[in-house]
Amino acid sequence: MPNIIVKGLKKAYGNKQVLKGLDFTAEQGEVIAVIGKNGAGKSTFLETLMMIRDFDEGTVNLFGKDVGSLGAKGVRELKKDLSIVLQPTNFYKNLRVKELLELFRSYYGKSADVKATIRDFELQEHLKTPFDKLSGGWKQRVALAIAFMSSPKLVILDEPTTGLDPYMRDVLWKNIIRHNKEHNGTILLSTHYMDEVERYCDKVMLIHEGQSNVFDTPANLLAKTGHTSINDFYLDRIGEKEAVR
Ligand SMILES: Nc1ncnc2c1ncn2[C@@H]1O[C@H](COP(=O)(O)OP(=O)(O)OP(=O)(O)O)[C@@H](O)[C@H]1O
Repeated sequence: MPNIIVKGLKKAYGNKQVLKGLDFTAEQGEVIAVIGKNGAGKSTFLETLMMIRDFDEGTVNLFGKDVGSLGAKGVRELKKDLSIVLQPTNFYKNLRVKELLELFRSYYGKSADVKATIRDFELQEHLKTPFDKLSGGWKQRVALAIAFMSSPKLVILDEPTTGLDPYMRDVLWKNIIRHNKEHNGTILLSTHYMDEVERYCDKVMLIHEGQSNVFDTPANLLAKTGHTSINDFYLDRIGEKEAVR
């Protein structure tokens, strides 16, 4: 049974139809990139899966449960298997990193292991640093560490590496991949970095003009479409449709 099954998902803001019937499936163990232009609807889609955004039509099934027919209690239960990382710039800014980890451990319960998280994400050097004194890359690293600390079945990351230098992006990606291998969860993230999609992801979802196109692997996508890079594929897809408008 896939962890996520989405069928015919539609969402409008006022009279602006953003999602026009998306279909999507995610299996356990997969790392999936969601790509698309600014304003294509990536965050809207991810927020729907996070159960923090209502949708108009279609079905969203998470871990075998139909989100649309769950009550508040059911949603609360389902959220226990899910971790999300939004842009962490205003994240409990006066707390030190160690205090933040302890705080989240108290929410997550006994199974969350602060020591293992510090070790896995190599956080030792900044344990005493207040969150708002960290660099952007370190903020993302701490946010990821917190998201993974509860060993979630599904992790949803909205642009986790935006604005980071290539070294820090690589460090974060290695953490994401290693953790997911160990826990066999599903990771879904939006990104504008096509090199990351090619290098680290198992599957690609392109959202364009309210519709989705899902490719099973970046390598198969390139073989099928004949492009030499995901960047070329992306520019071609986005450009082609714009040219016929
Ligand atoms: N709460 C809202 N009310 C009205 N319009 C919204 C709302 N949230 C998003 N939108 C609009 O819906 C469209 C899709 O937005 P969304 O943030 O999902 O796109 P995105 O693909 O994540 O964009 P980006 O790459 O720029 O982050 C945009 O045109 C945006 O302006």
